[in-house]
Amino acid sequence: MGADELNSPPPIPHPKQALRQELLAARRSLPERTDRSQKICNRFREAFPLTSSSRSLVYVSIREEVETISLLTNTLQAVGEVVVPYCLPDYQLGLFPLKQISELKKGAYGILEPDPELRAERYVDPQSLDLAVVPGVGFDPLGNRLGYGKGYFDRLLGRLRPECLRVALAFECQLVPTIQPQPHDIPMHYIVTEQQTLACQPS
Ligand SMILES: Nc1nc2c(c(=O)[nH]1)N(C=O)[C@@H](CNc1ccc(C(=O)N[C@@H](CCC(=O)O)C(=O)O)cc1)CN2
Ligand SMILES: Nc1ncnc2c1ncn2[C@@H]1O[C@H](COP(=O)(O)OP(=O)(O)OP(=O)(O)O)[C@@H](O)[C@H]1O
Repeated sequence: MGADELNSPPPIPHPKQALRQELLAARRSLPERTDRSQKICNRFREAFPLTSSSRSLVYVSIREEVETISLLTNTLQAVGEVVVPYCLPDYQLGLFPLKQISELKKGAYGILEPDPELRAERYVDPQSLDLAVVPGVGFDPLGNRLGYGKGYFDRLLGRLRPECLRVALAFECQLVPTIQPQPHDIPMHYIVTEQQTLACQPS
């Protein structure tokens, strides 16, 4: 061991960062994520039937997140449009009305995002959304959410109408007793897992 290591102990990670790593590891080692994702998407569709008069945002899943491809294709078939997010500078999210899955291309962080060439001609006002389906690394029963730590979704949630339903899709292993909310955090109304649909807000 060198003198530096003796004199300076390793930095203590921020509690949120430690929880994030723990939850990401739990999700990574979860078996049968595709089957579980299908269950979650089916449960979501039973609880929140789509109508052509409402506008929904659905995240496009990456890596070990609850997979949303079936939800995206089902919504496109039923309604003809589903709004998807894309990363902008300054950790903001742009919104795009997707009409076909083929309009997605690999973008920021390796996530499938709308083809940059199509973005300018189709704008979605966040205030026009009735439902937002969001991802996360962890959640508590009050609907507090822990993400990847860049604040993209926090910023978007703050721009939605308060009546827009905020629904998270998560594996059961992503639920923890408490996530300390920060002033900018906007809680989920519902969390759908492979076992339950949790109503989070006190009514
Ligand atoms: N599907 C999806 N789309 C999304 C988000 C998300 O969480 N999920 N975002 C929500 O904000 C935004 C993108 N934010 C991201 C922020 C950081 C990393 C990132 O640094 N990932 C780490 C690895 C994390 C892991 O182990 O899975 C990396 O790439 O090294 C990825 C996406 C917008 N779109
Ligand atoms: N509405 C907002 N306006 C300005 N800054 C914000 C807002 N929301 C979050 N931030 C900032 O973004 C950073 C990341 O926030 P936080 O740790 O809550 O992200 P997260 O919810 O884990 O991640 P994400 O939303 O990307 O999935 C923080 O520095 C926070 O101050």
